[in-house]
Amino acid sequence: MFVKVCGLSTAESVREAVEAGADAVGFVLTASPRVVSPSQASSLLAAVPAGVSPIGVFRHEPVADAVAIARAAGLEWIQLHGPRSRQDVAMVHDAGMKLIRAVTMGAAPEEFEDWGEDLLLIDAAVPGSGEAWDYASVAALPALQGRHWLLAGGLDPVNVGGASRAAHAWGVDVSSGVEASRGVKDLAKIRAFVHSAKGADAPV
Ligand SMILES: O=C(O)c1ccccc1N[C@@H]1O[C@H](COP(=O)(O)O)[C@@H](O)[C@H]1O
Repeated sequence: MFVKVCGLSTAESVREAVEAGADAVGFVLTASPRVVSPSQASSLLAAVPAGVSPIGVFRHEPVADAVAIARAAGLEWIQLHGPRSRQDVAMVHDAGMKLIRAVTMGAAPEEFEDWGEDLLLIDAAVPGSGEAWDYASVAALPALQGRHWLLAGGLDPVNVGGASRAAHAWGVDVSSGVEASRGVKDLAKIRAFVHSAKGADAPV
């Protein structure tokens, strides 16, 4: 199970996610209680070892702006929420970056198709809201079969195993569910989440 922990803003929280076994860490570079500046994100990269992917998260920014901000922060991966096009995917790749394309669980069927992104992410209606949804509703979508895609929205250390199994997800992403209060990460919850998610692959 691929695990991304998002909305990290301190070196301690990055280290906790990495030591727990996270595969990716997310830095929010758009309006959010978890926002960090490009220079803060750049500083946090010192706590990210090779083999863990640091990802810059954006919502409504045009692709060119997201690419420029991520580049300024020293990031090679960006995660784009909001309405996007196949041309946007090509622009990210033309810029030499990798892309997580986020769609909401109620998106039109064509948005779940493979547009060439490196990973698809399926999220609740409002990203970063902590809102759970019917994870099983996407399990049988033909466009997802055999794909590498991440489940997000309302996940936490307790529900991540059942949610990922219900959705047949390849990986998971979390922010609110590992916080003590909005925007403030809880180190014990980060560790518990990563361990629960990784354990969700094991036979029961
Ligand atoms: O976390 C945010 O504040 C955020 C803001 C704008 C776009 C994406 C954001 N985070 C993404 O939202 C989900 C996590 O949701 P939840 O809080 O766990 O329910 C995940 O994909 C984050 O990368």
